[in-house]
Order: sequence, then structure tokens, then C-alpha cells
Amino acid sequence: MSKENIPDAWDDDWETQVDQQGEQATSNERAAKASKAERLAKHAELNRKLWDSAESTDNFFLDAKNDVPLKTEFKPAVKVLSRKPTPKIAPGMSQLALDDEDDENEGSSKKHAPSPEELRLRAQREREEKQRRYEEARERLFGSSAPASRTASPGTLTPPKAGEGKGVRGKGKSRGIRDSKSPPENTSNSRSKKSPIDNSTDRTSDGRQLYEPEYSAKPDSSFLQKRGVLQLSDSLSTSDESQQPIRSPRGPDGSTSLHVLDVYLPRPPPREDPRGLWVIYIHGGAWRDPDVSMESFDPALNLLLEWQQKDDIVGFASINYRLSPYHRHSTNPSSSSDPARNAEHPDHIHDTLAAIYFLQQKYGFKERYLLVGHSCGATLAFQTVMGRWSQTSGNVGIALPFGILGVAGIYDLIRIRDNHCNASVYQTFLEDAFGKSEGIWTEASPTSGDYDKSWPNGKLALVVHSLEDELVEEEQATLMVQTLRRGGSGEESKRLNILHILETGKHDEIWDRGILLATVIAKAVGLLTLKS
Ligand SMILES: N[C@@H](CC(=O)c1ccccc1NC=O)C(=O)O
Repeated sequence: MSKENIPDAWDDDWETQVDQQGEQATSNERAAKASKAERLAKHAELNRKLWDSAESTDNFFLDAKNDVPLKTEFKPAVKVLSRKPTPKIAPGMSQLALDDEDDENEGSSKKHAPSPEELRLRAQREREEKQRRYEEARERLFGSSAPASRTASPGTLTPPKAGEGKGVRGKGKSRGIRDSKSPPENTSNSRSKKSPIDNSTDRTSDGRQLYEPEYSAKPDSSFLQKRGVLQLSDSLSTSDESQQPIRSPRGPDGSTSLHVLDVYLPRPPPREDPRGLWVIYIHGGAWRDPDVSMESFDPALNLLLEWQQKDDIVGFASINYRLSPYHRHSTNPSSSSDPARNAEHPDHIHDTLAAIYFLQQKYGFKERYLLVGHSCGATLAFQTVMGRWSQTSGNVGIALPFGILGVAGIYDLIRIRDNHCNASVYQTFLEDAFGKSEGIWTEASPTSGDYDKSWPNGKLALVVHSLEDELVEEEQATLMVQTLRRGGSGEESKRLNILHILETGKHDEIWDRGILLATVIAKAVGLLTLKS
């Protein structure tokens, strides 16, 4: 009872007050008693529920929740017991076993692990030995007049320009011979400026071009032997860029030549009676684009080298040819004084024939080759077997290929111009390449050929078109296959004429990513080897 509630004894009515308080207390007590009974009843009820739930199979536990107030992140302390420092692995040494045993376990019988210096010396010895073997092989193939390797250390295969802006640059097979033909007075194009091989200071001693439009040397001429500058290697990685072949060197007077070609030999070719096929690639670029050159074959080449199982292909070549003017090119416009950038039909086909002639004279594969062309390169590939320009090309005539693979090709110049009459660029590049006379356009179009007559040894014409091609329409491919099937000689052609449609692949993606081009080349090679 609080002090204030105690009646004051000096008050007259203190007894009455006490009596009243007594009555109130009793009624409070009653109320308290009632609520106690209620609490007991509640408690009994809870107990009952508890027992009930103990009997039941229902989940008694609370569902786990993320917002449990007591939840803390449990982070056990990490205790590092003991570890030797991670050994540093030099590149190419990953095959060495790593020993993580305790020192005590290292018995004296254990082999001495070579130091990095020892490994370097060992690798150098192996390289020298390989170089010696290559020198011998080269001597056998090209005679003693073949130039020695450019430096005392092994030469290097031109690695395709890794990741140079465009697409995937796959890794190549590690063996082979890269033979890059270029006259010393050549000039680089825009792509080659970025190329490591462009820094090469190496020059051959004589100033003649390696393949010339008017070239007609005999197979054994000293020219060929002298110019057989081969780059030999079994390694793609090089620390010495000066060993790279020159693909587009700049001449001292700044003049250019695109009479250059790349050769890749997976192994030294037998000079007599060659059996396997050659693959010769002709790049596209609307007869004018300096950014699309023989190097555009690199991604596909690398894949083909990786895939090749049966060594069906004994040699690869990718050729350059003079280009038509391209004054509006954003980074590398043509100059009107540059003969390599002012070509007009039939210069492109003349150069192509000269390059094939050069290769045949040098490697002797005759008709055992597949000619592959992309876009206007496909135009050139079929022009090669139209027989209209071989008399004017200055050489004594080439052996025509067993097979042609045209990818994303232009085959009817007038039709493609008409189908793109809203885009004046088609008229521009066609006019710059073929002049204004549409009669010449028709005569130059592969759809005007008579292939049964002009290409009697042909075994395969594979025409490939991608549905995603945004620059050349499907009609070009269908018109070409119709022409091939038409046949003018009356006799049934022994040639296989196939139209192959790809679901995917934009115009330049086909070579840029390599995989599509390599796939269709592999398909063509498979068909040709079946046929021969
Ligand atoms: N990159 C080329 C265009 C090009 O290559 C092209 C354009 C339309 C149709 C075909 C083409 N290439 C054929 O070789 C250029 O800039 O002129």
C-alpha cells in the first residue's frame, strides 16, 4: 500500500476511510483471483497443445528464415599448416612434375630438377639440332644455291597475326614451312603496318619481283632457286621478329607491288610425282580493299593445319594481286601514282594466273589443286578456268585446277549491280575494276562461261553461299550453279557441281572467323580426294 493511501489518524473520519479501503481491497483480491484462474486455465491449455503436438508428426520446429535475429556468419579461422613456396613454371615446362613432398622425403635417388638456366640451354641445343636438320632438308630440296637461313638461329614460321582486330586468330600447327614471296621494292598495305613481320630488315639480294605478271621462267631456272627464300620453323613463338618473312615490305622509293604470295608447306614436298592436293586461296575485298589481303586466309589456314588428319593437303598458298583504285578508303586511300592500286580488268586475273603459274613451276603440283576464292576472289577463281585471259597473261598457260570452291562469290556483275541499284558503291567498285563498258562486265562474269569446254579436267565446282550474307545475295550463287550445270558440249559433264547453303556467316565473317571457310575447304578437299 502506498504511503498516500494510508488514512491520517488525526482525521475525524479515519475509521470510515479504513473500512472503505478494506472493502476495495477485497474486491481487488477477487478480481486478482479470477485472473489467476484464467491464467492457470491458459497454461493448462498450452500444456495440452504442447503434448498434442509432441504426439503429432507435424513439424514442430520453426521454418528456417533468413531474418533470424541471432543469425551470424560463421567464418572458421583458416590455419595454414605448412607449404613450400609455389614453384615458378617457365612457359613450356608445365609438363614437368611438381613435387610437393616434404624435404625429408627427398631421397638422394631423386633426380636433380633442372634449373631454368639448364632448361634454357637444353632448349637452345634442341633448336640448333632442329635447325641443322632443316638446313639439310632445304639443301636437298632446293640445292646448294638455296639461301641459307637468315640468321644463325632457327628461322621462324610466320605466325598468323594474333588477334589483329578482326576475329579469332587461332593457333597454328607447330610444324611447317612458310614461304612468303615478296619483291624487295614492295610497299606495305594498311594491315601489314601492324604486322610484326613488317619490321623485317631482311632483303634478298636481287631486286626482281618474285612473281611477275609477265613471268615465264622454266622450272629449273636460277631465278626460282635463288628466290626460294624459305622460312623454316617448328615453333610459332619467336622473340626475333627479324626472322619473319616479308609479306608486304616497303621499297626504298615508296613504290608498291602486290605481286606477293604466301606459301605454307606442312612438310617438305616431294618434287617428283606429288600426290596430295594444294589449296590456293584468292582473297576478296571488291577488287580494291587493301584491308582484305592474302593474310585473310590465316585464320582458316590455322584451323586446317590443326584438323588435317591424313595430310591430304601438301601445300597452301594465298595470293595477292594488284587492286583497283579506292580513293575513299578511310585509312589507306589509293594514290593515283601507285601502280599496285590502279589495276583494271584484266590485271587482277592476269596476276592471279601469274601467281598460279609461279607456284606450279616451283612446286610442280600441276592440276592437283583446289582453287578457293571469297567474294571477288571467287570471281577470279572461276575466271581462271574460263580460258579468256590465259593468252593475254604473258605466261605459257597454267594447268587448270581439279576443283574450285567459290564462297560468297560475285558471278554476274550486271545482276549484282542491278540488285543493289540503291547503293551506288556497287556501281563504283565495279566500274573502277572493269571500266564503264557493260559488254566487258558480261564477258568477265563467270556466269557467261562455258565450263565444259574451257575446263575439261574439272572434277568439282562447289559454290557456297551464306543466308546471312549482307553484301552478296543468294541469286549470285544460284545463277552460277545453273551455268555450271548447263553444259555446252552436249556430253554429260563428269564434274560435280554443288550449291551449298550456309545458315550463318556474314560476308566477311566467313574468312575472318576462319571456321566457316576452313569447314567448306575441308568439305571440298574431302569431295575431291574421293573423286580422284
Ligand atoms: N570491303 C569492300 C567491300 C566489299 O568487299 C564488298 C562489298 C559488296 C559486295 C562485295 C564485296 N566484296 C567482294 O569481294 C570495300 O570497302 O569496298
